Amino acid sequence: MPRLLSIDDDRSVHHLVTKALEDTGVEVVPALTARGGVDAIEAERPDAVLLDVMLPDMSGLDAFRLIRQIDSRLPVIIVTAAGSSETAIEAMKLGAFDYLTKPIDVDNLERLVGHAIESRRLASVPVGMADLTEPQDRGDAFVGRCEAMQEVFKSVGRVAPQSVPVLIRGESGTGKELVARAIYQHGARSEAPFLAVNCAALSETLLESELFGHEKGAFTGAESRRIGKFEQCDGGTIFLDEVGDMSPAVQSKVLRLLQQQTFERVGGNTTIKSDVRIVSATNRDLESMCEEGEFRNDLFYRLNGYTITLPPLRDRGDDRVMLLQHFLAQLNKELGREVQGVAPDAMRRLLDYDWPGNVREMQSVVKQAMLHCSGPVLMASALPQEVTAGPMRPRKSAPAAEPHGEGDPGSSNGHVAEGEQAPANGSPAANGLGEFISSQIAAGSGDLYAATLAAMEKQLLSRVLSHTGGNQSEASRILGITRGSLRNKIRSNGIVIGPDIKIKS
Ligand SMILES: Nc1ncnc2c1ncn2[C@@H]1O[C@H](COP(=O)(O)OP(=O)(O)OP(=O)(O)O)[C@@H](O)[C@H]1O
Repeated sequence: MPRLLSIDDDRSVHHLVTKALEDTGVEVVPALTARGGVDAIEAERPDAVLLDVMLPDMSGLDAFRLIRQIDSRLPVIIVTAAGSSETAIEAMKLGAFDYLTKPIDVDNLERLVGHAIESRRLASVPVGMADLTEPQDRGDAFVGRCEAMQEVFKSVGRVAPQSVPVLIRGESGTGKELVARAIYQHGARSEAPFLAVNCAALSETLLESELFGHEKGAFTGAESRRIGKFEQCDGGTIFLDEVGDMSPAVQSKVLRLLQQQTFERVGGNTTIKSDVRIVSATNRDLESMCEEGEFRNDLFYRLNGYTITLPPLRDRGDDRVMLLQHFLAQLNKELGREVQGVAPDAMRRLLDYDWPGNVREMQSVVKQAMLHCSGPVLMASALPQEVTAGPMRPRKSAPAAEPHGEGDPGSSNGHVAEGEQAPANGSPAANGLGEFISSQIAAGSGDLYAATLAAMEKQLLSRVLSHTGGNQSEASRILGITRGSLRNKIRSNGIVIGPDIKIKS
């Protein structure tokens, strides 16, 4: 269970933080003094720290410096009284993770603590590049024995110690984030911070401010100065995910940072220097984007100091069997199950399937199937419809899980004709939510909350995208989420838009 150390001399704050996080699975460890907090870091090994700047025995900045000496990668969220953000800003410049003002807004607290713990995981959970079939006791196994994956591992080893920018390419769900973490962990900057930013998840203004920070009043809502990730991460590594989704303005600023290591905060004119290694990833065709004028050529060459390309899962031969075994073992542990293997018929279907959502989709398919099967062998009847839907579907070279542009009818990839096999697993789309829940309970689900939310999300996205004829702008408007976030959800749910804009989920 992730642990948050809360350092504050006010007991009511510990109470509030504990209450606010009680449903998130985060354990809160309280400390009433800076000294007590520093001792608790050694003893409790927390994943993140909430640090009040007004402590009885030490100034907030001194406490922060001490924490940095013990563990320079521990994410520290600074808590200040409203209107006294100067210390927080100083701490941010020194590398604090973020800051909150009192009275603490619990939604903000939950969001920031979640980000901090995820950031800790990205930077600290070791990525073991191996051909293991057993889940690792510690860290995330990066499974791969085929030639293309061995090349990937060699490339990581070769490029990690150098400080050059690396561009990681590959379809959605192929393991680009794992590669980024492995590069960081094996690199010369592994003691400095690693921060990840998903460029598709934020609007243009928010992304610019997230990366470069802003001055007070720079735009509506900019109530105080904010330190951006590039300033915070001086000396460290930044992972720019979905880098093809940056606006032209952000592209120019990132280019200048790469060329001169300098930038200005949004709305500011002080030039700031920062030495950051950039590792970026994309599943988009940046060359075509450059030709179309959507992505700067000069930035493309700068980011692309070294390229690592992950093969799609369908091209990984026997690695697919190894990954299936890996996920079975991992999920047996997670779900407390003892599924021993896969029935031949199910294996044939799993190997015939073309995995548009790649490894992430396989992980999710194995999980769904395990929730639907009760015996020790995974049967074909437990597999989701997309896997059992029949012969291999036509492939395309572009990322298969990526729907076509707005209003574009899309390719035939993934389309399932009317009258094809009914869902084998009682998906909510086919049977209604009530039946889905009942069937999951009957199947002995130990993960019903997550499974139901995931299933509902799939159905929601499918319905709305069907309604808009595949138009993502319109769909994101109806859903009230950003286009980048919708695109991510489409990918992570393995949704493919068929020729007549039917959505198969
Ligand atoms: N070779 C592998 N061995 C074990 N697990 C893997 C492997 N590749 C990917 N995974 C797992 O699959 C999931 C997706 O991987 P990851 O997030 O790195 O993909 P991605 O290419 O960054 O996806 P996206 O483009 O959607 O951001 C993660 O849970 C990751 O741990």
